[in-house]
Amino acid sequence: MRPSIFRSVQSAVARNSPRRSYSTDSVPERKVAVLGAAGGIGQPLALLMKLNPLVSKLALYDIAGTPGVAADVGHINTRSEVAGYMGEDQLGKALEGSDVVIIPAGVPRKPGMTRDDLFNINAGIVKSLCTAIAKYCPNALVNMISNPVNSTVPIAAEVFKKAGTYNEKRLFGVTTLDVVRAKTFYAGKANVNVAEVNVPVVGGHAGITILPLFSQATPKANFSDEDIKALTKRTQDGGTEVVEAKAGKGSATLSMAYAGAMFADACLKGLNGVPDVVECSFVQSTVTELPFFASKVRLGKNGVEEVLELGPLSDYEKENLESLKSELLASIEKGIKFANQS
Ligand SMILES: NC(=O)c1ccc[n+]([C@@H]2O[C@H](COP(=O)([O-])OP(=O)(O)OC[C@H]3O[C@@H](n4cnc5c(N)ncnc54)[C@H](O)[C@@H]3O)[C@@H](O)[C@H]2O)c1
Ligand SMILES: O=C(O)C[C@H](O)C(=O)O
Repeated sequence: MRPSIFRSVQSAVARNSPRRSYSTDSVPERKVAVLGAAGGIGQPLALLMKLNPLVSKLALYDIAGTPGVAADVGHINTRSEVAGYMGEDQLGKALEGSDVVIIPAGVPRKPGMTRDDLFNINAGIVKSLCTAIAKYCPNALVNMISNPVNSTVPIAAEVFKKAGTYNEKRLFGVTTLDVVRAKTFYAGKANVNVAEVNVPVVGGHAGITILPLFSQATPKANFSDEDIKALTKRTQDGGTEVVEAKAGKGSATLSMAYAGAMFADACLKGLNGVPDVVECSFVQSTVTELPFFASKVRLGKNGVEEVLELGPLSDYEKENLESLKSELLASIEKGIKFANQS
């Protein structure tokens, strides 16, 4: 869980002086598609993926606005070729040949809403996008950002099962922003260098289902129980903190683009055979009795190589783990039911 995107960005900038050609000799060709690329997350995510030297083709798809985003991002002198795709009839072309598909398509929260309040609109969007993924790039790693992640990932799984393309190693709910927040809040409180901080965050991606494991955080800090409770609550409410601060203008976009770019970078590194790439993600799991659960995952050439166990938990974390299960299971079941009914 290192901030490798910084190194990727730095090396992309360093490598792309005007005198260099665009080819990157020893790095495999990789196509990344962003669905929802003209949105609040999509645009900065497109920028960050354009800066990633592991990407050779970047497909930017949305129902509107992608020609402008693609023209803009496409002028940046980094490795990848950029193409914009707009409207459903161009979705297949956007997806064909993709190694990684990142999905930030859908509506964001306004103050007073829960992520589950987005279900009615976003479930249908995710379902139709995943139907196209099953048809045009069934082997791609799918990075699901659209909320409610606790339900949209199970929806995607059911769509892929119906299409006969499901492989649990290739479907990821992106929970990296919870890790990013936990690291930032922990480092601030402990007054340590944030670049050296690691905090696993497990469970799901909504309210109490977000369970940061501060007992496993490194470097170690001497926090009181009250401090740990406050850090846990702030991590769980991080999304709401941004929604309220944006006062009706959406939810986290810039920090999410950063987190999404970090996670996609980890997927690409895994595909390229880089060893020991470990990130937290919401995946099909047997770590608990729930069918999907976020925990540390080792990424590799097939996507998920190993779902890691939770490790030792404090009593407080054990209690929180038990409390989150019913809400998380209900969200998972809601997604499964939707996918199979509609
Ligand atoms: N996983 C996380 O940690 C996390 C963090 C932040 C936001 N989110 C979620 O990400 C989603 C997007 O947030 P945002 O702020 O970018 O919203 P936004 O409204 O700014 O952008 C969403 C984009 O999706 C596009 N879109 C809608 N229907 C589409 C379809 N059928 N195909 C392709 N594109 C489509 C829209 O045109 C728009 O450009 C929301 O559901 C939000 O809750 C998740
Ligand atoms: O909070 C939201 O609605 C967006 C996202 O899930 C977040 O954690 O920022």
